[in-house]
Amino acid sequence: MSYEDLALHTDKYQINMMYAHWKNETHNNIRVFEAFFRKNPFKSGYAVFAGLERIITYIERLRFSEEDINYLKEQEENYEEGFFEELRNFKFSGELYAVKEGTVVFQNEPLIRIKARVFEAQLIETALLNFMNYQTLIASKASRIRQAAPKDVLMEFGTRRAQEADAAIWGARAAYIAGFDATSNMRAGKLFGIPTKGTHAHSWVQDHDTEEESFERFANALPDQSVFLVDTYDTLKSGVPNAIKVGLKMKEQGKSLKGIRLDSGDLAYLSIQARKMLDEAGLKDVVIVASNDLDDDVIVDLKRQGAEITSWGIGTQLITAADQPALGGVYKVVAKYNGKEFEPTIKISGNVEKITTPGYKTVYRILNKEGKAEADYIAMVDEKVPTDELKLFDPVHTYKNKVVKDIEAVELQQPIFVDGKRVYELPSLEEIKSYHQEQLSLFWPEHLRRLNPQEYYIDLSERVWQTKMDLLEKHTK
Ligand SMILES: Nc1ncnc2c1ncn2[C@@H]1O[C@H](COP(=O)(O)OP(=O)(O)OP(=O)(O)O)[C@@H](O)[C@H]1O
Ligand SMILES: O=P(O)(O)OC[C@H]1O[C@H](OP(=O)(O)OP(=O)(O)O)[C@H](O)[C@@H]1O
Ligand SMILES: O=C(O)c1cccnc1
Ligand SMILES: [Mg+2]
Repeated sequence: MSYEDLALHTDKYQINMMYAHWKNETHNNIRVFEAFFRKNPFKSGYAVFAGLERIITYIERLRFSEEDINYLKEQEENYEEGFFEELRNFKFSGELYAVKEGTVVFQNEPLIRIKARVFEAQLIETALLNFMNYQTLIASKASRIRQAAPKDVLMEFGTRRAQEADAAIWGARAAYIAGFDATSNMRAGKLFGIPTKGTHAHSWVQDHDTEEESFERFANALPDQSVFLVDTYDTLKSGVPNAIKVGLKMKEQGKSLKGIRLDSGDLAYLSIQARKMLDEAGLKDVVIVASNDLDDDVIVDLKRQGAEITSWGIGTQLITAADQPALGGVYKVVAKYNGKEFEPTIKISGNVEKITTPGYKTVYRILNKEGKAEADYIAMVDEKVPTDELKLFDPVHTYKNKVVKDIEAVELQQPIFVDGKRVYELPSLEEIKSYHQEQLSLFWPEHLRRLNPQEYYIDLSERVWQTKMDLLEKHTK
């Protein structure tokens, strides 16, 4: 089985439902599903959408091999041959709309919409959520780290701690989209064109008789990448003085020491002292890099303490999203085609937050005259959004409302597949990264701040709201 052969990268219940639909001859029924998450991660006011590129390539390549089919045969003797024939001919033939990677997104708004034969829509749920949940989570975490250090260099160092190889590379990509500058993972660099950066480890220092010799030899080999790790023995008594000695020698030779890296101890104190020592030696351009279990909270605190660090290597906390290891994105059916029209469908739950919003819908970002985002607005696909005057109301406390005038309604979901054909051209990673920056500029800082952000409104059109109320009433009578 080749690595990218992902047809069976799905939960068994999807295959069971596919079979049961086929057996009941309902497998060609058209359904509309939506993917969304219910709570912004990390107590942030927003998330950064990522994962679409992987979803697109997954769907384009989605075929069942004979090996896959043989495996399924072994698993369940009730499966009939006609089902396997159906799988042999399988390819995605539906419609998929999604927000672009790098979009600033919010809880409870539809991010991906699939209209397809239920046979197809069920199969892809698991993989689609797998990609969206992880990559959106890491991009959102990276965005918090970027906020903690708005002007500094951010390097993703997580591979050794990542939950396996896919997480390392797709996480590196997600971090880059949301504002990181580089990754240490060379494969992510090669695959996605992310700039790569690296220093050296303690082992390099330990491999030489003296620390000074290790720095000197490293500088001779790689003068343009000379960042010396100074904490192997004693940062201020040995590491920094040795780095200065070698840095001055390099200067005489017309080369320049790029930086030093601190990887233990009190990073505030050590960086302040090291900065003084470097400056006094005339090495003002030498950058201080820090690493060691860093996180956005730690970075904010180090800055408060006056740390002289302008470059950060961040591994474990970012790549494992340690403070929230999963984004709870879900995939829910919202409409059924009855041969004539799409009938909205609802999932009721005792937990009010889990009640779905029914209907074949899309989502708009409502921009005011100044180009700032006022709210996101969920409407049925065939609704027109009035741009001269639009009434927005809180879907729970409907008496809370406001009228916005002369707005622009930007549809966030783009057509990606139509009738099974890709109609979306994949943007370059640089385009995604700069689109993300534009996205951030649409919002007032109140919604973006790391601590206790002001909630951004996700509103429903009157028609969507009424549809939800009608179905709620119908099913709870
Ligand atoms: N001045 C500081 N204020 C707040 N947090 C800091 C400060 N300096 C370092 N830290 C953070 O505190 C934690 C210290 O972790 P730990 O005690 O494991 O490291 P260490 O003993 O310094 O180094 P190591 O065990 O890697 O040799 C790290 O997450 C580090 O980033
Ligand atoms: O701390 P992270 O954010 O995950 O960043 C990556 C870490 O990986 C490296 O060393 P490693 O942790 O492997 O060894 P060390 O703890 O002995 O430095 C590096 O020195 C960082 O400390
Ligand atoms: O380049 C580095 O310093 C680096 C890379 C990965 C993990 N730790 C450190
Ligand atoms: Mg460490």
